[in-house]
Amino acid sequence: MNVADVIVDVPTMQTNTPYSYLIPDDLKGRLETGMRVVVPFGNGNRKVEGFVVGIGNLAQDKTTTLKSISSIMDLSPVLNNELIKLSSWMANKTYSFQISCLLTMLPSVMKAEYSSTVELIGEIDDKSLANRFKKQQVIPFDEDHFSKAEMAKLSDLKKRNQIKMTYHVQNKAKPKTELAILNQITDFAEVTQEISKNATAQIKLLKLLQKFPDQPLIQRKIVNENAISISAINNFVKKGFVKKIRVEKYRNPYKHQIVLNKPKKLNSDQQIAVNKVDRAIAQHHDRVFLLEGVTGSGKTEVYLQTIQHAINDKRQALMLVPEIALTPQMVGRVKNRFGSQVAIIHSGLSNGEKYDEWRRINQGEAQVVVGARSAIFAPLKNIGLIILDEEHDASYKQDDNPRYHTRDVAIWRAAYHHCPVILGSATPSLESRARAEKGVYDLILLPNRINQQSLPQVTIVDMTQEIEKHGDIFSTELLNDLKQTINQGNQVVLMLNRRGFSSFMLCRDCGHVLMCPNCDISLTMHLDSHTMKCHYCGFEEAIPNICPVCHSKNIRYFGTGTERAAQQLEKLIPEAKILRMDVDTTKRKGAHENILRKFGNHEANVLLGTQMIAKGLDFPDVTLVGVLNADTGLDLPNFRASERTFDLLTQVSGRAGRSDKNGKVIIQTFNPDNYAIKLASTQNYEKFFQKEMELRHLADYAPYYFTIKVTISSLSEHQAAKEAYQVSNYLKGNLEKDTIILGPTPRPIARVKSRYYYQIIIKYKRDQNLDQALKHVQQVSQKEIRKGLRIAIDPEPVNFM
Ligand SMILES: Nc1ncnc2c1ncn2[C@@H]1O[C@H](COP(=O)(O)OP(=O)(O)OP(=O)(O)O)[C@@H](O)[C@H]1O
Ligand SMILES: [Zn+2]
Ligand SMILES: [Zn+2]
Repeated sequence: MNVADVIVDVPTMQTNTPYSYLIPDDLKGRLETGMRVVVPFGNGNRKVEGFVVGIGNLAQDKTTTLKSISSIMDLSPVLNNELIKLSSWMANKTYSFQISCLLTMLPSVMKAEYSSTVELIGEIDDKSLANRFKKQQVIPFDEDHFSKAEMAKLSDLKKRNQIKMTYHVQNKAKPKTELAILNQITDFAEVTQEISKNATAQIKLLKLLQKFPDQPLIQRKIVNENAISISAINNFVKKGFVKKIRVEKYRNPYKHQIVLNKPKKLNSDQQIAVNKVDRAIAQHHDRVFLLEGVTGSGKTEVYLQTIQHAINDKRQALMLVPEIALTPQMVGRVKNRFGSQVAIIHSGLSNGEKYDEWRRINQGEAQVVVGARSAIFAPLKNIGLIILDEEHDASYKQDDNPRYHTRDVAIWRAAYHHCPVILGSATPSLESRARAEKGVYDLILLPNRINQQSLPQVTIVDMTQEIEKHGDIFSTELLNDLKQTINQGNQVVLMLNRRGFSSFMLCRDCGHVLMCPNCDISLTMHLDSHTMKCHYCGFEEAIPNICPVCHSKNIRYFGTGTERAAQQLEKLIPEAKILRMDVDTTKRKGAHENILRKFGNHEANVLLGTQMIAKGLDFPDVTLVGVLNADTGLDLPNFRASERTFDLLTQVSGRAGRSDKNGKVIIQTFNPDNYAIKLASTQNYEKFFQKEMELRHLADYAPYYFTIKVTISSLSEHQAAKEAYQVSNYLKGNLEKDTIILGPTPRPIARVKSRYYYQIIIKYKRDQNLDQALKHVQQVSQKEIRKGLRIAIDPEPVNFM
């Protein structure tokens, strides 16, 4: 065991072939696959990070030219064999580099620039090491502080759990702390004598201390909740009754919510679904189930009960949910069932919290993991069930390197662990549904809502007839229903669809539209900051009063933001109490949760938001759902535009009438005859599926064809175009005749952050040459990076902008 295979991180010279490095004597027997190491690279012997993906033997004469590993970055592996295998499969499948796959699997705290420290947690024999830790309890783990021999010893100690290693992120904020007091009184009777009967605050404080003599009490809480003054506290400090200390603030954002909740008695459709999945769990069968259940049919309960079976079987469960559906409500439902066995990974957590959760999972302390896309890489070691809720959701596809689809990774991991997968949705992706049709997946239906509640009644309002009557946002019908619903004490969910080019500043005299100087996209107005912003590059400028081209004052904003909609609604219906939910109001940590809690408590009767509110919400008193503009997604240059619109409208409609009250939905549109809108209004997924499949067949799109997008970009438009033609000529010359190659064409948004983008679309059914040709393009792309060219290969793209 003298040689390690290492995948190195060299951005401009990537390759999927590992480099061999000699294992220095002090690391022999200690180095393990899955650890990160520092190795010299290239002629200058620059130090780079790498992952050990294999350890083996080479004959002496073969190793003379090899360089040695410089040092280790971890004392135990950070990736197990499964994840290393997965990274290699993923790199191959997504035409990316294995290093980017490996890095994607780790929490960002381990990706960022970081340092690590070691600390002794046991007695050790080694005197000199022990002495060093006596002088300095926590020591940075690097070559400046330890010799190689010492580092090797530390790695042995780590195996025997005598060392604690901690990773630190540079510039990371320190854990938050706050003031608390700690009781110092031993004889309460004596102290009670001492205090004057009139000092009520002091008496209160004393009673509080007597009740909790051994735990720190948060000063802020004492003051706010017990109405005890700071001066009373300070008085106690002076007398030595209490001591002030600082305590760490709560790290677990959901802890306080746990109220254990028992499994519900299943209805017969749910029972059938659970039985099928259970059998696969018990038989260790890597079957893929497509759970197609209308909104409010109780899919979540099916997930929870099958997860329970995996746990009973001494295995673990992984549940994926789209980021915006990962609401506190959803998290609460899982936590309330499985308590502290659950780990949550989502973007609302701080890097530190994410790292904590990852570590808990890695150490086998979590049996259930719930999270958005990246949670698919959770280092669970014995998976018994994987669930993808809302499996059709576009956020499951990563738009950046490595461009993987979570569904594919889920199915790969399930095959590895011999366990089933549930793909759940009210509106499955056409790809998944077509696979179920063919018998590749097992289709399970939940055709009815819980309690035989009917699906909400949907009305389509033709906005071409309505415009300018009440401003331009609310139709008469929606306004009437809004008033009625509010007066009945029920609640309303209003969705403003923000997809597409729906808003811009336009000069009515010369037609000038205010554009971003760096991107080919119009600027959007933000009232909170009084600026025009670019959503692609962050450019920002003051809202203009006159047209920058013709200096006319006739410059006006077109389009609707949630702010403007809320303002108009307040004017039209003064009794509407509105909560707004969009990117602006949910930026702050916990804001999302706050808005939903207030809505749940009836502190407002209208929840007005963007697509964010379409998924996963389960509020019993919502009886009306309004879609203010159903159209904005329809005309996007994307063959999935109708599917997305259908999904979104079906999902949001499903928020109405979920408990024992009937629901109603109003969809406002300028395209009342569009088939996606019409079929969504009857929630007729089956019919939509057939119709859309016909259209895809005619146009040679998924699921009949596979699609690959190749994007070429550069700061120079000429260079991007030239390279795009070269790539497309190469592909045309090397791919099979049946394969369709579209382009190159400038991307719909041709310029972003000053880079020009060209794209080529490849459509194919089977092409033996494809893999090799694209691998060639991938290698070329590495050479061109130095010239400022970038080539991205995106299999099954979801975004064409
Ligand atoms: N067997 C059952 N008995 C009683 N109530 C149930 C049962 N199963 C689910 N419910 C309740 O019915 C409501 C709807 O269920 P759930 O949210 O799981 O549906 P869903 O199919 O996931 O919906 P959506 O796709 O719209 O998010 C929830 O409030 C849930 O607690
Ligand atoms: Zn003008
Ligand atoms: Zn921009």
